[in-house]
Amino acid sequence: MKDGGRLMAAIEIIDDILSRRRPAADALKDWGLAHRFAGSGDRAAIGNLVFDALRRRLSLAWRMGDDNGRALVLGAYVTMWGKDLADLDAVLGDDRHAPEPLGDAERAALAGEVRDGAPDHVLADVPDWLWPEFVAAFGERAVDEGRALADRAPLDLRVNTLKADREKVMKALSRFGAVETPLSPVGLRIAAPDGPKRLPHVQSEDAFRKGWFEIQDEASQLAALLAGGLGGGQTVDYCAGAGGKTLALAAQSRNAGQIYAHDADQRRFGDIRERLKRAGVRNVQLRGPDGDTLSDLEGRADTVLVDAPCTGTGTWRRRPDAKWRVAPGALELRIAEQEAVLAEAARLVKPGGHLVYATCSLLAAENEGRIAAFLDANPGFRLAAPGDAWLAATGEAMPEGLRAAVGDRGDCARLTPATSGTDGFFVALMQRAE
Ligand SMILES: C[S@@+](CC[C@H](N)C(=O)[O-])C[C@H]1O[C@@H](n2cnc3c(N)ncnc32)[C@H](O)[C@@H]1O
Repeated sequence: MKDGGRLMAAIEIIDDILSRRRPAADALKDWGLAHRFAGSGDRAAIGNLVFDALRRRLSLAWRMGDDNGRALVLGAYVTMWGKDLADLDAVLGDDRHAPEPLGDAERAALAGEVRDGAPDHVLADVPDWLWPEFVAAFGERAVDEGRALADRAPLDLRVNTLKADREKVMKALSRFGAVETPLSPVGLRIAAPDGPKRLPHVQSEDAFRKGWFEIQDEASQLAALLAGGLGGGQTVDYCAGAGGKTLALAAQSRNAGQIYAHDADQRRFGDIRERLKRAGVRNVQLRGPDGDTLSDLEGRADTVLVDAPCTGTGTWRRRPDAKWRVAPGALELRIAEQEAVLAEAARLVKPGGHLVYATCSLLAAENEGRIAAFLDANPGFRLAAPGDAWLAATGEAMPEGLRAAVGDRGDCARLTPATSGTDGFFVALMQRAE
């Protein structure tokens, strides 16, 4: 396909997503099934156009004076893909599958800057109902944080130190330009490609099949390292899902001690067994309401990690359609779940043991707000300094970027795309009194 046909496809897919409030992945899949002739390069380019247009939906709509697929996709092509009006005219004129040529108003909008007077949430590409939460979390930096969340994310990998080291994996992935992550000592990063290019499918590499690495954002790696650094023989990953953190904790433990992977919904375990096997993990037991519960661990666990259900606002770089699908009301629901899960998990912590609370949200209501409420209701717990856990985990002082994420207050780590180059993530370590 030429770019004209790709633009047309992206426009149709965006209109489908917006009119039916569908997940982008579903709309892209349906398009792919109905257009089997499209090659993998076409699919990647169309997917990138769709996601880029959604990343900057509000600012593109403001610039173009319209919020439909055509406005968003043409806007993204010119402002995000390094194209100019001459390129676009050529593409639109060159192909009978291309969208209609530009009208005068479109041409003027594409040639100029974003129109004056755009509200901050539009400049930040954040839904208006969530904007007060962003301002509460970031104050004057709120627009910059929103903008960074609208960028493409790199692909981060965690080296599985049970089977490999960073040098070995970096060498195996050298043709993708993998480099060391700045904060995680076990991380590698492949930069986000631009325009139509896509990230490599690293799961089809031999090194992946041999269990040398997992895909995991650097912020999640840091959270697991901090939790693992708290030590002790019995660790519970209370909201384990498909085991991203469980695998990281197991690698750090070098298969010593016992790790319990638990989830309220055991379907969320997904392919966790296969992942554990591939990674060479031998010290994880799966627990949940359908089988063995954690009742034998009440008051006995050394460390309990709560990777809580949340709005996922910190992951919008990877799921730009999610930011327009998260509904008002979702925040209250997540907060109620977070309160419940913290209360359940806290019961497992032994005297002197630790409770770690983590979210991939940027909203203070899901982070500092939850910790403050929990500590109020549970005076037997207090915040613990991340620096000690990091030292125990890595043998080194926290790197500058992580110190900055912990900030002057020195209590919780707050990572964001704008300040840490990671997904948005929050981690609080708490210790139960002896
Ligand atoms: C953010 S996800 C976990 C991601 C996972 N830790 C990882 O690193 O891949 C949150 C998980 O919490 C689970 N969950 C929600 N409420 C829970 C509860 N009350 N008890 C245990 N798990 C719960 C959800 O089913 C979901 O799998």
